[in-house]
Formats: sequence, structure tokens, C-alpha cells
Amino acid sequence: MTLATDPKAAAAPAGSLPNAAPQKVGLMLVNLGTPDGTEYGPMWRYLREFLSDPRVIEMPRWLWYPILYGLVLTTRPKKSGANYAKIWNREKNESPLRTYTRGQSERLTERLADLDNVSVDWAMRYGTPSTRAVVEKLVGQGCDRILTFPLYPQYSATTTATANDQLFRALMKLRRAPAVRSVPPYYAEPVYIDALARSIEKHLATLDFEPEVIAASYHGIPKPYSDKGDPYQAHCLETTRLLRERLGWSEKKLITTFQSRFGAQEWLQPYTDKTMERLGKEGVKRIAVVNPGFSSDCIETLEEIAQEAREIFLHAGGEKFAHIPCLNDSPEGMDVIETLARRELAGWI
Ligand SMILES: C=CC1=C(C)c2cc3[nH]c(cc4nc(cc5[nH]c(cc1n2)c(C)c5CCC(=O)O)C(CCC(=O)O)=C4C)c(C)c3C=C
Ligand SMILES: [Fe+2]
Ligand SMILES: [Fe+2]
Repeated sequence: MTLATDPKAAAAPAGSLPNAAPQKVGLMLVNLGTPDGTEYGPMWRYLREFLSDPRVIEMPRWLWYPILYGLVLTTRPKKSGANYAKIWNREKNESPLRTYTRGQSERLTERLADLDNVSVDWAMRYGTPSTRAVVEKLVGQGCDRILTFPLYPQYSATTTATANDQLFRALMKLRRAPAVRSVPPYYAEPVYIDALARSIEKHLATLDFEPEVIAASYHGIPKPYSDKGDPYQAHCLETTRLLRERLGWSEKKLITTFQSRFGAQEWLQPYTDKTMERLGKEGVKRIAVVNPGFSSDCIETLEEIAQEAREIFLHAGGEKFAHIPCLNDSPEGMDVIETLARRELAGWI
């Protein structure tokens, strides 16, 4: 491995301490990642990188790779590409996750305009812009400290931990690596709960019906990961509990479900799709779904919930369905990101 070296440091006069004073802080928002296009090639590359991560698929590689290359990557790029095409941002020719993450970075830059030693940017764990490219860009701008902000309210090894792994992989390439901090999970932070509650109330006020049930639907993880100690499920349940408390709703009105299963093993339950079906069959007529675990709308919310879950519910006898948008780069969402960023920057600015 070749390590990048700062040529100025080598040229510094004897006895002086080059660049001893803090220079700049890089603040890097990190989300999961998304394909560069809906065609077979970009979908294949994205899914290969994502599903090769041992934090995401814990099976031994000798067992997983034949399944990945022989089965998953021969069928899923086409199927998922068709789903991405349903929600693609045609104006910008990119996926909504990329549009919203860039929007969050731009809004945060505006909100932190008073901090002249902070440079805000955004990166993805899989795909582009890569974590490594953005780390190198920030270091190249003179950042000797980096605050990384994994945009996952609830911690999971499959998301938060792997985002941080990737940052440290990028640092391994640098001779002079910056100091780093990582924003902790924020599933119970009052600013987050309050933002979700305000966003839900705002959206419900625009509907021509009052939902009998509101489902807080989180991305699932395989149950064995949870059984082995991943705290994700507990974080999700705590977010819902606090949201219920803040909104003054009963356990019957605001329920928790888990979506986006992948593969054959059991995932966290209750499943969102099965719950939609059950509620429709039990006579519930009006429902709304909110996705507190997603900081941006993406294929999992816009296609799987706003389209697929709607179909399931209406088909099972439901009459009205609403999807409540994610916080995205809304003022409520930006209140969360700004508050946590400023708190975690303490001592560096
Ligand atoms: C074993 C597979 C997967 C685990 C574990 C998993 C966890 C997980 N994912 C998110 C957030 C997102 N996932 C997204 C897409 C997506 N997720 C998986 C698989 C697992 N996720 C796949 C294969 C895909 C791609 C789409 C598809 O082919 O179905 C996205 C959306 C990305 C986008 O471009 O819009 C997000 C966001 C969380 C929070 C999580 C665990 C807590
Ligand atoms: Fe996922
Ligand atoms: Fe999905």
C-alpha cells in the first residue's frame, strides 16, 4: 500500500511544528448509497458492493459468494432496476436518496454559515460519491478533523458500523490521517422525536381522512443479528414509544412494523406487508405509514411503502392509505441534523 504524504510537511523548517493549530473541520454526512442508474450495469455494481459487505450478509464467504454471483446478481439487478425506475428523479437523472442527501448537505452548509472553519460534504457507504473520495477531498481542503454523520437514527451493525468501517478504511490510505468523531445514534434525541412528531402532524393535517392506525415502519434486519446483540430493534421500539408519548397516541393507534426483507431467513417482526394485509382484512379502513428509520425517502419508502404497501392494504379491504414523507431536507429534518452536528462539533469550532 502507498501512503499519501504531505510534501509541505517535509519542507518545514527545522524546529517548527508544521500545521500544529487546528485548521479546518470536515463534516461528512453519510447515507447508505444508491445505484448510479436503473440499467443492469449500475444496478449490478451497486448490489455487488452492498451485498458483499460481511456486516450486511454474515454468511461465510465460501457459502455466500456462489449464491450472490450465481443467483442474486443474475436476477436482482433487473428486478430492482425496474422498481428504481418507478421512483427515479428524472429531472436530475438520479435516485431520490441522492437528491435528498445532497439537499441535506446544502441546507446544512447554509445553516452552519457562521462556522467558517467547517466544510460540509456528503458521501455514500456504497457507490458514489464514495466515502474515500470525500475524505480525500476534505483532507485536501486542509481538514485535519472529520466529523462523520451516519444518517441512521437507530444503530445497526449493518448500517452505522459499516459506515464507520468505511471511513477508517479511507484513513488507512493516508499518511497524515485526520482526527475523527462519529455522531452517535439519535433514536431517542428529543430534537429527533419532536421533528418526527411535527412532520407527522403537518402531513396528517393535509389529508382528507383521519387514519385509524399509523404504522411506524422501519427497515428490518435478520432476526439472528438481533439475537446476537444488534440493538437495532430496541432502538426502533424506543423511537416509537417516545413518538407515541409525544403525540399522546395509544399503542393501538401507533404500531411498529419492519419492512424490506431479503433472503429466506426470519427477519424482525411484525412484517409491514403482512400487517397491512391483516389490518385490511380485520376491517381497518384508513391507515397511514411513516418511516422514522429512514432519514431520506428512497426506494424502500417510495416504492415499497407508498406503492406496494398501499396496494396490499387496499386489496385486503382498506379504503384510504397515506404515506408520510421522511424528514428529508425539510426544516424539521434539518433541525435534527443541525442540532446534532453543532453538539458533536463542540470543542472543535
Ligand atoms: C441482508 C440485506 C440487507 C440488510 C441487512 C439491510 C439493512 C438495512 N438497510 C437499510 C436502509 C436501506 N436499504 C436500502 C436498500 C436495500 N437494502 C437491501 C438489503 C439489506 N438492507 C437491498 C438489497 C437494497 C437495494 C434495493 C433492493 O434491491 O431491494 C435503502 C435504499 C437505497 C436507495 O437507493 O434508495 C436504504 C436507505 C437500513 C436502515 C438497514 C438496517 C437497519
Ligand atoms: Fe436495506
Ligand atoms: Fe425493498
